[in-house]
Amino acid sequence: MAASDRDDRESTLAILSRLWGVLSPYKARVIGVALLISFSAALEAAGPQFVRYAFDVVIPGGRSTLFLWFGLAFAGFYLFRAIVEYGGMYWSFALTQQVVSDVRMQAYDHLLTLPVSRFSNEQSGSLSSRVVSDPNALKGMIQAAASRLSGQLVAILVVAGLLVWMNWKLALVNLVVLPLLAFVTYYYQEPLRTASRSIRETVARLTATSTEAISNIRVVKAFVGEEQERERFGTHNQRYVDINLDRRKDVGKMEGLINITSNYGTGALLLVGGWMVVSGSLSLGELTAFIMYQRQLQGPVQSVMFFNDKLQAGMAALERLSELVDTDPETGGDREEVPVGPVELEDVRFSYPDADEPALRDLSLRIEPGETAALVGSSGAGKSTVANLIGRFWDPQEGRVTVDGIDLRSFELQALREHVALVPQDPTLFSGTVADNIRYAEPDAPDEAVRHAAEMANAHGFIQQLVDGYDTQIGERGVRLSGGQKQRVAIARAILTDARILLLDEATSDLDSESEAVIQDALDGLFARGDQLTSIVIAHRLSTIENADTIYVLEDGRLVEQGPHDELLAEGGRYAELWALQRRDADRSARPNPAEPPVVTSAPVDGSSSTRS
Ligand SMILES: Nc1ncnc2c1ncn2[C@@H]1O[C@H](COP(=O)(O)OP(=O)(O)OP(=O)(O)O)[C@@H](O)[C@H]1O
Repeated sequence: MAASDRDDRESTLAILSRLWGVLSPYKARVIGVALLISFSAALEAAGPQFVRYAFDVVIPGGRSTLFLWFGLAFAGFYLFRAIVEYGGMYWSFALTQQVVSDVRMQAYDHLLTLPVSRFSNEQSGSLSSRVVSDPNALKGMIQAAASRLSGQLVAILVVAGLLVWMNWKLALVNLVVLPLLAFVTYYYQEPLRTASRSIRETVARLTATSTEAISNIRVVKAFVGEEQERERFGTHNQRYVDINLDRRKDVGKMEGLINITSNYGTGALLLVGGWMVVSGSLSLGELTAFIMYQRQLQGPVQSVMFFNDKLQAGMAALERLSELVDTDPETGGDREEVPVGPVELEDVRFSYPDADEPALRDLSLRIEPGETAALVGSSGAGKSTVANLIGRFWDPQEGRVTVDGIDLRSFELQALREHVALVPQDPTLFSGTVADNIRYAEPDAPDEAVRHAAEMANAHGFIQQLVDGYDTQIGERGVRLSGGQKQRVAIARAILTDARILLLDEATSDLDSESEAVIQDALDGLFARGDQLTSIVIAHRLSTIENADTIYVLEDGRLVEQGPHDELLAEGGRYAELWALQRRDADRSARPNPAEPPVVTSAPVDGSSSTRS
C-alpha cells in the first residue's frame, strides 16, 4: 500500500516534470493566463456581496438614488466580469491550441526523421494516432494545469476567506460539507478513470476490426467471411454499450451523492444560519450570501479533485508521444559530395531485428557505375534487402556498403538520398495532380522537364488522355490509375531526379505481358538517361533483365552466381535452372506466346516449381 502510494507520488511527479517540459517554452503566457483566470475567479466571489448589500442596506434604506447607484454598479460590475471571463477563456483556449499544435508538429517532424526500422515494428495506424490524436488528449491536461487549476484554487481560497471573515461559526458548517464533497468525488475517480480507459480501448478495437474488414473486403467476400466479421464487430459493439452503461451508473450515483451532500449542506446552513438570524447575530443578507457562496464552492472543489484524473489521462498520451520523440533519429555523416563510382557490398551480414536467420550472409558484390545490375533468386533470397541497404534504409551489422569505396554511413543522409531514386514494388502515389507526383523530388522542375520525363517513361500518351492531362487529380478524390500506369508515373518521377543510383523493386511483377512491354520501354528510357546511372533491378520475370550487364543470383542471403545472361545460361547453374523453370511453365500455360517466361517469385532452392504466371 505504502509502496503503491509512493509509486503514485513518483508518477505524479514524473507527470508534472514532463508537463513542465511541454509548457516551459510558453512560461510567460501560462502565467498571464493563470493570472487572468484567477482574477476572473476572484471577481466571481464578489457576486454574493451585492446580494447581501441589497438585502441589508439598499432594500431596508428605501432611497431611490441608492437603488439607482446600486443598479449601475451591479450592471457595470457584471459587464466587466464578463469581459475578463471572456478574455481568460479565449486566451486559455488559444494557449492550449498553440501548445497542442506545436507538440503535434514536433512529433510529426520527428516521425519523419526516424529510421525505417521504427516504421516496420509498429502498425501505421498506431503511429499516426501518436501524432494526430495523442496530442489532442493533452488538451484536457494542459487546460486543467495551465489555467483552470489556478482559477479554482483562487476561487476556493477567496470564498473560504470571505466566509470566515463574514461569520467564522457559520463557515464551520461549510467546512463539514466540503470534505464530504471532496470524498465523494475522490471515491468515484478511480472507477470512472478505469471505465474511460476501457471505453477508449473498445473504440480502438471497433475501429481496428472495421478497418481490417474494409481494407480486406475482397478476401472477406471471396471467403464468405461476412458473418464472422459481423460477429467480431458485434462483440466489441456490445461491450462498448455495456461499459458506457456501467460508467453512466457510476456517474449517476456520484452526481446523486453530490446533490444530496450539497443540499443537506444548504439545509444545515439554513437551520444554523436561520437560528443565528433569529437570535440577531447574523443578518438575512449575510445568510443569503453564505448560501450562494456554498453553491459557488462546489464547482472548484470538484475540479480540483478531478485534476489528477485529467493529469493521468494526459500522461497516457504524453507517454506515447515521448516514446516516439525519444526514439533516436537516423543519423548520417558529414560528407556532402557523393562521388560517381562503383556501388559495392563488402562481406555484408545483415539480420532484421528479432529475425532468427540473417537475411544476408557474407555477401559481396560490385556494380560498376552506369551498369544495370539485376538481382534474381527465390522468394526470401534477400534481393529487396540488398536494395534496402543500398538506399541506407537499413545498415548492415557486419561489412560495409560503399560508393566509390566510401562507406554510405559517412555521407550526409539527404545528400546520399538525393542520389538514390526508388521505384518501389507498389508505387503508391500521393494525392495531388499527375504533374505533382512526377515532380515530387524536384518541386521546381519546369513543365517541359516533367513532360520529357513522362515521355521517357512511356507515360505521356495515357496522361494526355486523362480528363485534365497533367493537372488531373489522382488518388481518393481523383482518377484511379491502373498498376502499370502508376508504375510509369513512378518511373517518370525517378527519371526527373538527377539520381545516380536507381533501385527498381519488382516493378514489373504484377503486370500482364502487354503492360510489361510498355514498362520495359519506360525502363529502357530510364537506363538510357546517361552513363552515370547505376541501376539495380529486382525483377521476377527473367525476360525483363535479359539485357542487364550483370545478373546476380542470390539464394538464402548468399551470392551463388553472377554474370551476363548468356554466360549464366551456358554455365547451367541456378540461373539456368530458374530460366528453364520459367520456360517449362510458360509452355504449360495456355498463353498465346509460350516463349514468354512467366513470373518467378518463389522457385524454392530445392528446384520445385512455384512460379506464378
Ligand atoms: N522487415 C523485416 N523484418 C524481418 N524480416 C524480414 C523483413 N523483411 C524481410 N525479412 C526477411 O528477410 C529475408 C530476405 O527478405 P527479402 O525481402 O530481401 O527477400 P526477397 O528476395 O526480396 O524476396 P521476395 O522476392 O519475396 O520479395 C526473408 O527471410 C524475409 O522473411
